[in-house]
Amino acid sequence: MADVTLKGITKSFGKGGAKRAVDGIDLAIADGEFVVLLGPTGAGKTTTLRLIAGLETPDAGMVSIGGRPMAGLAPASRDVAFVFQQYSLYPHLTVYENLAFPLRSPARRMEAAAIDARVREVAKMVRIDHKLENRSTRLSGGEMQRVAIGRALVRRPSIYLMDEPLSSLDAKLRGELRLELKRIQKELGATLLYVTHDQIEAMTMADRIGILAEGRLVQIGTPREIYADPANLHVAARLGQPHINLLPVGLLPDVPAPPGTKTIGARTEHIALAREEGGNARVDWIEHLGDQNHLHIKLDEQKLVTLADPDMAVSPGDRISLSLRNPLYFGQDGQRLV
Ligand SMILES: Nc1ncnc2c1ncn2[C@@H]1O[C@H](COP(=O)(O)OP(=O)(O)OP(=O)(O)O)[C@@H](O)[C@H]1O
Repeated sequence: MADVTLKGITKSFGKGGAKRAVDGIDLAIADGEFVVLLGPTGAGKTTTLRLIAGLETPDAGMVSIGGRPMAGLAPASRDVAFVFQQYSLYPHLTVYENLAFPLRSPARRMEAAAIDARVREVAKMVRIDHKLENRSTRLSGGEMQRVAIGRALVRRPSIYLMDEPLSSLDAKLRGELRLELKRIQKELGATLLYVTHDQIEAMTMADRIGILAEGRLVQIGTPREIYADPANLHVAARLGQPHINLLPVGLLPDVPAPPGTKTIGARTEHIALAREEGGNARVDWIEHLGDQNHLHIKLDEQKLVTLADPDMAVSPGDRISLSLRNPLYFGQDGQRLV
């Protein structure tokens, strides 16, 4: 595996480069690191992966892999393995043949016995070894995606690039594969750049999360740093369930907001509640999600959502007192004030 560096990578599309998809991204991924790029639709995540893979050419900036500049190198010469969102398997081939395919290129000159050993090893890793002789069309969606991931893993490239590989799966399977992928990455010591708009995937798998917005890398850090110490409103709003509450300064009179504060960000852990006749807020409704309950609160005309404390017995219409403990403060421009 290898480290990967992007320096000032920029890419535009459209007439006269009207649409800047990736805008001056600097990113250094260490050997063996799992980096997740998180961002909404159109943020430039896929384009960033494609630029590393050599499927797109940057307008400016450079990509290097293992210290080697990649400019002018075709995808096949870059030593990367790409897993796409949709399992792109060869339908007429068995699982075994699909897994063996990347190893059979004449340039590799790999012995048949070595190919066989590697295919079986990876099939075990992605838990598809019981279906090696099945046609790939005779598999469930989750199994197909395991094979697609396995087909990348049979190779030992410098970096694995994965573009929302779990997004087409149902929630349960996604949860399982998420854990497995993390386990496999650790086992292999693989360098992995993974793109998603699913915050849970980012939080659970990443060594570091990079937040992308409108082609820019807005912040990069450990999941904990990105969650607890967001650089701006955009980053704060990407993580946390329920979403962070964004309150106008002045809504609560005695919050020690620093000068210049425009918005206060309050997550569940920043909100203290108690049942109280004559309290400043009112329970609007309680949303039961099974594993957690969301408490919808109204404070004047402002709506807030927080996780309900299971020990706090409240019903819609109850008055409660609401105060904030060490919330996050943001200025006029949306940047965090500390
Ligand atoms: N080949 C292309 N031609 C024209 N515009 C493109 C092309 N590829 C990407 N774009 C535009 O560049 C921007 C970034 O696209 P990109 O696919 O990288 O976003 P993304 O973050 O991966 O989004 P998603 O989560 O929807 O996959 C979008 O506005 C997209 O429409």
